[in-house]
Amino acid sequence: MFEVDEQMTDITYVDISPNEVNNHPFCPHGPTLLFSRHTKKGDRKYYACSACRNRKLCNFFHWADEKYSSARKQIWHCERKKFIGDKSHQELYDSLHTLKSLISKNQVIYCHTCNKFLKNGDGGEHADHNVNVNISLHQIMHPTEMLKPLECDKREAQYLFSRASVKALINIALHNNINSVICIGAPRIHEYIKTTQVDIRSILLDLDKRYHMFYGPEDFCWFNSFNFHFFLGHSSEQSFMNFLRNDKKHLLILDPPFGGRLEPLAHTLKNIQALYKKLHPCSKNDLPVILIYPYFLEQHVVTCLPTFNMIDYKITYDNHPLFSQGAKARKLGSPVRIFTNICPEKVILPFDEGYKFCEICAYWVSPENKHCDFCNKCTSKNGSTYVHCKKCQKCVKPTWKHCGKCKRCCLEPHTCASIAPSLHCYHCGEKGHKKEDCKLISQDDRNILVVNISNNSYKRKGGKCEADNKKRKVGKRQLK
Ligand SMILES: C[S@@+](CC[C@H](N)C(=O)[O-])C[C@H]1O[C@@H](n2cnc3c(N)ncnc32)[C@H](O)[C@@H]1O
Ligand SMILES: [Zn+2]
Ligand SMILES: [Zn+2]
Ligand SMILES: [Zn+2]
Ligand SMILES: [Zn+2]
Ligand SMILES: [Zn+2]
Ligand SMILES: [Zn+2]
Repeated sequence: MFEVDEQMTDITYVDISPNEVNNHPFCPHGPTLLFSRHTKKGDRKYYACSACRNRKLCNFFHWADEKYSSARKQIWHCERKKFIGDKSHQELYDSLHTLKSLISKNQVIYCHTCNKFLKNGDGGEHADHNVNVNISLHQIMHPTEMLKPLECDKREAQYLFSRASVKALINIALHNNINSVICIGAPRIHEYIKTTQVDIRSILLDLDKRYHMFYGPEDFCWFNSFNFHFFLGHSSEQSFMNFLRNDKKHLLILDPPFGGRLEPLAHTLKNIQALYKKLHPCSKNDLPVILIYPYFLEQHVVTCLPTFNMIDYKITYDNHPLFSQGAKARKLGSPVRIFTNICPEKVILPFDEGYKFCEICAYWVSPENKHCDFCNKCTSKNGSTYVHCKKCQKCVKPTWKHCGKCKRCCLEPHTCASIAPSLHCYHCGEKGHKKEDCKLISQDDRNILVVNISNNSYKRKGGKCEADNKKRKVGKRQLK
């Protein structure tokens, strides 16, 4: 069992080659990831779950320098079997579709407590459960409207795109003649494609196993994007391969929980790119990918995915007050952006929302983004109009002022500090501060993000999680 060590100072993810992960011990969520714990006594590596960022949700833990006994292996093998269950994808799909004729007679119930469809009259043992009666055809066609979103930031972090963002993403796809979309952690995009006349095929890959009931084996794979793991094994992986093999113009859309590490997701994207190249040896280009991520992690994204550019579009969500447009919303609009390997010129943004094409930069930008003649580009990143500092020779946020003593622009109010050259920022790449103090992350966004010590990861503030409510030995650290 993992014991929290008071000496613990920091934990980092240990990057390994994409295929090596399959040699790691398995938890119910597939191969575990390797982390390193830095203590005053030195570094020590361990394996932990890739999908759950809280040990209350999956408590797999194993020191890498200790023997992984066959007894432990057997215990986790049994845990995994229990987690996967004994029903096939087809059986789960049929559990809803055999009831279809009863839907028009208003005789179908859904139990959210048991995640099960039932016939009227079979609800006895679910009397105290959270149930919906009179399930309609519209509801079963729109599972993201019917199911309760799993908002646990330490696992699914299910935040659903607003209608405007779904449309913006679909329009980008259509403009690029895409007719086949791989939705990883993007159930709303999948649902939109499946329920509208749009001429696009779609497959959903997601950690949420409830989708087995709504989509058949050709349309949904129960999948962990942090370790490229198909829970139902070979047959499920083959469905995905068959989808990718098709001679269509594919696009991959990925909206992961920001609480997870980006490096393993980048490995998953590399695995898929390799499969794509193998299945389409004549294709000169990479598989087009859209990754949804916050603007202030841009440096980190382009380090992990060097062919990606950040696009100005502000992604909004229905069930996340900070990332939407309501009263509680961030003043400068959502900090969540599109990152893509599609040529920025071809990523058209909705002009009815004020987005415009900058003729000089030759890409679409947001309404407040003004072209800077000194930098010769549209420089705004965070949703405000940047101003040019001639001394720094770059554009900065309007809340920053140039400090003659520090010889750089700093967020006001500012106290001059001697720069510690040994410190290095993981986000902006500059010396003198750590990522926790990076000024590229505004106060607003620092309030949104909380560093989770357990996996040295980030989370969206506001997500409910059973494990969050319980008293934790490891405290949360607010970004200063
Ligand atoms: C931030 S939400 C994105 C939903 C998207 N905005 C939409 O409306 O379609 C994250 C999604 O990724 C899924 N997810 C979370 N962890 C995952 C994992 N390890 N592997 C695959 N999917 C995961 C969640 O179930 C959820 O659907
Ligand atoms: Zn796990
Ligand atoms: Zn029930
Ligand atoms: Zn410009
Ligand atoms: Zn400038
Ligand atoms: Zn300056
Ligand atoms: Zn100063």
